[in-house]
Amino acid sequence: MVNDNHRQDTIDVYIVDADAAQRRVLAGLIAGSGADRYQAVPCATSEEALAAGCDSSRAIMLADIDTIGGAGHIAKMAGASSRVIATSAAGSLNVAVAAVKAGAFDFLPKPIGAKALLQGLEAAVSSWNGCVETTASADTPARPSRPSAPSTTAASEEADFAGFVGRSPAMHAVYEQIRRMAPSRAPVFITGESGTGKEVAAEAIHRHAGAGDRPFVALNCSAIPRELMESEIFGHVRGAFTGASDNRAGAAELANGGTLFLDELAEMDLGLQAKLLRFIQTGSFRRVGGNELKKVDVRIVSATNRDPFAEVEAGRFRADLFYRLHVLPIALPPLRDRGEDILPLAEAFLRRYAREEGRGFRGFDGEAAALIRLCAWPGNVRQLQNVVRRIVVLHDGSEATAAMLPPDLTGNVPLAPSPVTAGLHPARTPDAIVPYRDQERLIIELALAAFDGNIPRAAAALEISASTIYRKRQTWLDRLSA
Ligand SMILES: Nc1ncnc2c1ncn2[C@@H]1O[C@H](COP(=O)(O)OP(=O)(O)OP(=O)(O)O)[C@@H](O)[C@H]1O
Repeated sequence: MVNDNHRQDTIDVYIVDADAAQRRVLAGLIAGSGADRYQAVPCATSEEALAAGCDSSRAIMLADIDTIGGAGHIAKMAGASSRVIATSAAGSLNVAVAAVKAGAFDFLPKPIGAKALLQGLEAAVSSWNGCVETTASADTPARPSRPSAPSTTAASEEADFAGFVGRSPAMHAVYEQIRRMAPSRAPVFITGESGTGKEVAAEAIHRHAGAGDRPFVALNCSAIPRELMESEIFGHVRGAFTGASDNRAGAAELANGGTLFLDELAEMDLGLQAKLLRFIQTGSFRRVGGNELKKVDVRIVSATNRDPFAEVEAGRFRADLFYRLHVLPIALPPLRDRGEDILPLAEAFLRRYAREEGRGFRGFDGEAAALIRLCAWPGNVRQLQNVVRRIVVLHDGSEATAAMLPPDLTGNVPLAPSPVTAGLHPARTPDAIVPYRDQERLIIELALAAFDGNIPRAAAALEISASTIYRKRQTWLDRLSA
């Protein structure tokens, strides 16, 4: 084994590349890097590298993806604590993401420069050393920007899974992903529209990792002014800037041993994204204005409600940071795509807030339930939660009724398109006659469309009562679900 004859701190760097010229160049870069702890071990094939001990502990492998047979072979090349830095001449984001997903510690596009190579090797070494507690005291502890625990999730005692209410197949798939991803230390990247439960998911990962008693620190990168963000993440020392009257630990330090949740990450300043990348690669950072290098061990969970690929494309989200974080992706579906969860969520919120506010609500009446189910909920679970809270605060009774729903909501309930609304025209032959109830629905829907969904105004124009429209809608809904 190559390791046997080395000084204890010599690190073997296995260059696995079918191209002899590449092997020579990379070995030359390592030899000329000035960092004499690295020892190049050129190998033309995976088999040669494995026979030489590339999977032994504290070994680093620079593995050309084509030479090893594709990203799918990375895991088999890596030992429990060796590090694989994947390389490829196809330096596209997709290749990089696939490599990191498959277990690569890092990805370097070819041609590889001396600086990038050395940084990659140093990051790999730091990752071995990075799992130590910070030695400095937290001094004045920073307050996480959002409370870490207990969860603010609705009716957690009624939850179907770790704070989530919802039994739709889409959410079951999410629960399964969380269960599988939680035990790993790899970064999780959560996408989903605003209010879909990304923070609930981040907390669920934390809890399922068995880290419930360790810190969960959430940082909303869009809510903190740009100039304060670095200090929020890394902390600061006294006098670092005007107003820094104390030493203060940042979120990274507070999360040591637990989970750091970076919400709305794509909105972070590009300069700070570079610092964050370094922190994620090495586990180490300096407080703003400080010299001391601190090391922490945190699980990173990030989230964005934007399309991260589009953000990368537009240059607002650093590609290298993205593929470092986008290792275990979870996509939370919008509420409109999991219709069967809407009412159970609304009912859970109703019971919870009724308890909190001392009201007698036990459920929704038929009309209210139908309207709630039909709404598109563009603000997702958060919007639903707010609507129910408003009902409970402003009203009382045993059943919440349609009249208690905010007018802007009832006015904008988009009905599922009726099969008869398209292409309906006056019947002139017996075959073309459309059932009366369908014609009635068309008349009401057209009136609603004319008044932008305002039910009282549509009802007034049709000279019927608003409750007739509500009742009709319930009938259509019942027919849809029959
Ligand atoms: N499935 C769910 N069950 C119960 N409560 C939920 C569920 N999804 C979200 N919530 C609640 O809805 C609110 C919004 O959720 P959360 O903050 O996790 O959304 P988000 O996707 O992170 O939103 P944003 O992108 O705006 O930060 C929270 O109060 C959360 O507890």
